[in-house]
Amino acid sequence: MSLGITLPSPAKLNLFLHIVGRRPDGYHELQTLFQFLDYGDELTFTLTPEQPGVRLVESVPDVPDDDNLITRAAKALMEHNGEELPGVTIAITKRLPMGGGLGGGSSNAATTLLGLNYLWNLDLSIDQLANIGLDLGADVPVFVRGHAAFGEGVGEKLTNANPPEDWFVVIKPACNINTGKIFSEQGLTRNTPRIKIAPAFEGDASRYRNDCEGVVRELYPEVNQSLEWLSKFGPARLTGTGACIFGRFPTESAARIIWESKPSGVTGFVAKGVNVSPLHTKLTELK
Ligand SMILES: C[C@](O)(CO)[C@H](O)COP(=O)(O)OP(=O)(O)OC[C@H]1O[C@@H](n2ccc(N)nc2=O)[C@H](O)[C@@H]1O
Ligand SMILES: Nc1ncnc2c1ncn2[C@@H]1O[C@H](COP(=O)(O)OP(=O)(O)OP(=O)(O)O)[C@@H](O)[C@H]1O
Repeated sequence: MSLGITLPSPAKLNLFLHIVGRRPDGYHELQTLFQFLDYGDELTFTLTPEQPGVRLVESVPDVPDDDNLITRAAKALMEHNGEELPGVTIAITKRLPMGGGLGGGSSNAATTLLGLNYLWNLDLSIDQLANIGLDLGADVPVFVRGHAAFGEGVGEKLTNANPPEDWFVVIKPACNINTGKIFSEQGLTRNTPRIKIAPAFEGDASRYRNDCEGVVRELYPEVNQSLEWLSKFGPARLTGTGACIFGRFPTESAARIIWESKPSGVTGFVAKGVNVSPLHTKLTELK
């Protein structure tokens, strides 16, 4: 039995995000296109058969360990299993900004579900893991399934998609945005007509928009400024409820040229869009 494993926990982009309605429980119904980036956090799981329970090597700033989505995912798996499982220590290399709209916490939860399913030999199906994941957050199922997808409902009804695997300049404006705050804004567009897209969407997502962008630009001048700068070079969009924004380029060199020309003080990264999650690519190599 393997005692340790290091796995990627990639970012996602919402290539577009439409809000098409509201459920009776107040949650917003979305239509969105998810794609992964070949950039993200990394988690290392080490089984500790002599020491039961789940431990994090280091805490994530401002997140109590018991609230951390990594701990919650590991405990959800233990509960689902019912029987005692070996203890585990989990180390996190955090690269994704929190509250960035890149889904870092949700991705960490999905990597934990798949990583521990593998290490603990639980043999749970992807459907079972996606169901456990949905209780942890609306973005967890797409990370569990590991394929770029058109998402509906709150993002849990997923249809595989194949948008072009472009290069992205991702900028993190100097503000953190709380998802709940944006969804509770009065001025938010909530009635975008539903679109029908071809199965396995392969087209250009930039003809669609992110409905959160208007209120986020108004509330956060830093995001507005970054969008103004990046959109000089092509379509630029917000991901999720922000704060990160992205611009799409056909090649790495085109993306890097723009990245190098960024105004001083701007932070972010360049990464490739990928339709198969790096987590799944790594797990396939291990099998
Ligand atoms: C914006 C996205 O990242 C797009 O992929 C996701 O929809 C975010 O979904 P999530 O991770 O479940 O978001 P959370 O941070 O847990 O949501 C915080 C709060 O935002 C509101 N919320 C969230 C998602 C949604 N579809 N409708 C909502 O109204 C709810 O009040 C929720 O309590
Ligand atoms: N392992 C974790 N990594 C990051 N955030 C976590 C983690 N566990 C819990 N959280 C909490 O989840 C919140 C959202 O974090 P996350 O990085 O997923 O934001 P996000 O990129 O804006 O996500 P989304 O795209 O879903 O809105 C954080 O502010 C933090 O309080």
